Amino acid sequence: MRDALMAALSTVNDPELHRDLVSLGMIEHASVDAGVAHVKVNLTTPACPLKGQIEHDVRAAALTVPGVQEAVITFGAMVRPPAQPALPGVKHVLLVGSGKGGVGKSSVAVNLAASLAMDGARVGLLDADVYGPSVAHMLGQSGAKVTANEERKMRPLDAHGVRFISMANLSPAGQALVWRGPMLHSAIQQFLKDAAWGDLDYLIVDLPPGTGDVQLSLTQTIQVTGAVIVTTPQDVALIDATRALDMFRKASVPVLGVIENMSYFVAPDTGITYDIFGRGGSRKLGDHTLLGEIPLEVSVRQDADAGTPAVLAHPDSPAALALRQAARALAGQVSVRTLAHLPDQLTVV
Ligand SMILES: Nc1ncnc2c1ncn2[C@@H]1O[C@H](COP(=O)(O)OP(=O)(O)OP(=O)(O)O)[C@@H](O)[C@H]1O
Repeated sequence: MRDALMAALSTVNDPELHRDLVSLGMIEHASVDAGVAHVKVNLTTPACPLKGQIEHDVRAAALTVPGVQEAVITFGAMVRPPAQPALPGVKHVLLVGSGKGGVGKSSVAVNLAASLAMDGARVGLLDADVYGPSVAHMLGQSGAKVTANEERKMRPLDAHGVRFISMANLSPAGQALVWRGPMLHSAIQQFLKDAAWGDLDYLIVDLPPGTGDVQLSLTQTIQVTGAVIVTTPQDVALIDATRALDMFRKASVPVLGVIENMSYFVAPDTGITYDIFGRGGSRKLGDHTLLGEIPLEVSVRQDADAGTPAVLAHPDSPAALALRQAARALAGQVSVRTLAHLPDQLTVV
């Protein structure tokens, strides 16, 4: 009967990868016991955006097998590394960039990291916004100092399930950085290669705004899986976002999607929606996956200032829900990129 179950499961496609779960090697266990099918699906990311649909489709397929009256579906997850992992132990490096400053890039990066960690992924966050490092503050750790381990590697700090390093935890508070290109290049190299990141599924890098030395340095130093562009929907931000997109294209960094931040505002007293910056404007950037539209919400700013990402502090707020959805959509895009060039048949149980 197990063969019949596997045959039924081989008709179920992963909705994003457009390949069946059996040939993708995603069926970790399949058995039938006293009319009950037990199926364990090994997802390509714990933050799978389509888990609900996969569960529905697997159950429906299992119930078509003669003699199966019930189906118990369980899930595991393992983020598949690319052919060439970015750093030892680090599967995917994801850059978060913006053209213009102040569009909420750091807020989005922090919430993406916290969100992926909440879903069970191992996540690091590198604050490469060396001129205006805000990650440590947004994670409630501006006073913490990075120390070295016994191998003289930087030991990342830990907050809300995210391992992170920020320049703010290395330089005395309130001091401006006056580094030039080569020094920045070597600082970024050190953050990446001389830090004990450990095993990570995703290392998210909060880039400085714009298209300068740090961005170039990063794309030249390591093999990154892709980049996310954060923008607000108004034209002045979009003009700069176009430049950032062009920079990634020239550096051969795939753009995994766009996040439209401050997309709209819902007045808490009246419930009326205001498209302050012109919701949907990011579609003008062309044919890129829109990972999310994040509303402008007071709690996002308050939570950042209080040191707890909104996805944790106000998980049911519309902005937090949109950020969690965006993080899952991003994880989905990473899986699609990684598994796009699969051999015909992977390991099957
Ligand atoms: N969706 C949102 N709702 C309300 N406030 C937000 C939202 N997104 C960001 N903010 C606030 O806007 C300000 C700028 O955000 P943030 O520092 O994340 O932007 P940035 O693009 O990283 O800026 P910089 O270019 O300086 O690095 C912060 O005060 C932040 O709390």
